Amino acid sequence: MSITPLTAQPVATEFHWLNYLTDAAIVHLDGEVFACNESGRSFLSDPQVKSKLRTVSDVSNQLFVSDQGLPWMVESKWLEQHQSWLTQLRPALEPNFGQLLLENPRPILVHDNFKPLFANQAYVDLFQLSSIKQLLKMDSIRPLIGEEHWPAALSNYQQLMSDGYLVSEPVSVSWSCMGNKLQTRIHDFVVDWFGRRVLCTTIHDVGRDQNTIGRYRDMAFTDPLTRLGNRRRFDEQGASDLLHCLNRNRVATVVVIDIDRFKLVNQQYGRPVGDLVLQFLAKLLRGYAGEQALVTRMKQDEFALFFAAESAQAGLEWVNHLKQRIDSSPFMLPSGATIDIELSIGVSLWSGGDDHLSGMHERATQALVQASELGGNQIIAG
Ligand SMILES: Nc1nc2c(ncn2[C@@H]2O[C@H](COP(=O)(O)OP(=O)(O)OP(=O)(O)O)[C@@H](O)[C@H]2O)c(=O)[nH]1
Repeated sequence: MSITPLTAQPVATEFHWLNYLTDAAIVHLDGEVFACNESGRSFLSDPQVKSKLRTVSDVSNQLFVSDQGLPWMVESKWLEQHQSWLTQLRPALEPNFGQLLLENPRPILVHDNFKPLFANQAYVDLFQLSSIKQLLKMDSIRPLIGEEHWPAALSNYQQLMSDGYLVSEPVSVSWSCMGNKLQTRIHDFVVDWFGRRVLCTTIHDVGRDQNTIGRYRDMAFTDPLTRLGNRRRFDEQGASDLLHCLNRNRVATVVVIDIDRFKLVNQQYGRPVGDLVLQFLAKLLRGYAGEQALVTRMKQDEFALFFAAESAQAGLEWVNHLKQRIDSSPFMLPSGATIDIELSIGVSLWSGGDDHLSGMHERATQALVQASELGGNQIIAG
């Protein structure tokens, strides 16, 4: 393959890299072509390509139909160092391209004055239509847009069509359609669709992305076995709860709990039963704490709670009652036999000054170790 210099200017020799591009490639400015690769050369006899090159004034991505009737994707980018445009053409009907559009995860619609001409499955799914065929039968997508958004959509359409091929404007809209609310970002651009100037709309379903992020965030902060928050939740939410608590002049209290001889439960009854015991205790803790305390599983058989007490004494009483509740709630095996859950508990109260959550957690853990070393089944306040 060789480069075809189209002017006598030496600049053409700088474009040897065009040979490495698999698409047809043309370098040009204001309709003047500097160079192209072998496959790009065949396009230059097509008057449509020439007129298209003259309209390039921004990064573009459009479809056009050549004089042989074949659709092509056109992409242009500004080459800073050469002060010229590089336009690449890729056959839109190359194997799998149509499939690619159809299966693109982002909803795509092509419409002529709101009469749908093409849509992919993602578009149909977004609007909960039964099929692409059903959509293409519609005279107008106006019902999908919704009456409150119709004036904006119409004026956007008119502006795009009058501003030419290369206008592309992201619009953030909240759609209400088929009874469900959609938070979407819309990207409209004009395309040449089999000889017609029409609009192509791609939709970014922002709401779905936010849901996904929310789901991952929940997973990152949740212990999968007990569904309690994990250590990350304790550190993050505990720190903000602590601030809130201090602002209200309450006594910040951290409680660290460890099941005594939990290893034996696993050994004696098997690990699945150990799991059930952890879930059982998690449920008891959550049930007792209600909205009053943050309850988390920190690791293994260790749990941590944070809450705001009216006073130091009230805080300690709250922990005492919690232990009594658990002492009187043995875990019951399917056989009817029971396992008594004994707990070692360490408590720390905010000590004033520059005390902080990790310091409180550290002191509560030391108190817990002490409780455990003294034989367990007791509360020590550090
Ligand atoms: N079933 C179950 N066991 C776990 C899980 N995570 C950790 N463990 C077990 O929990 C035990 C925790 O160890 P320790 O706290 O040292 O055991 P312990 O018998 O409670 O010791 P003391 O606290 O000193 O009474 C280990 O045997 C771990 O294998 C879990 O998700 N499920």
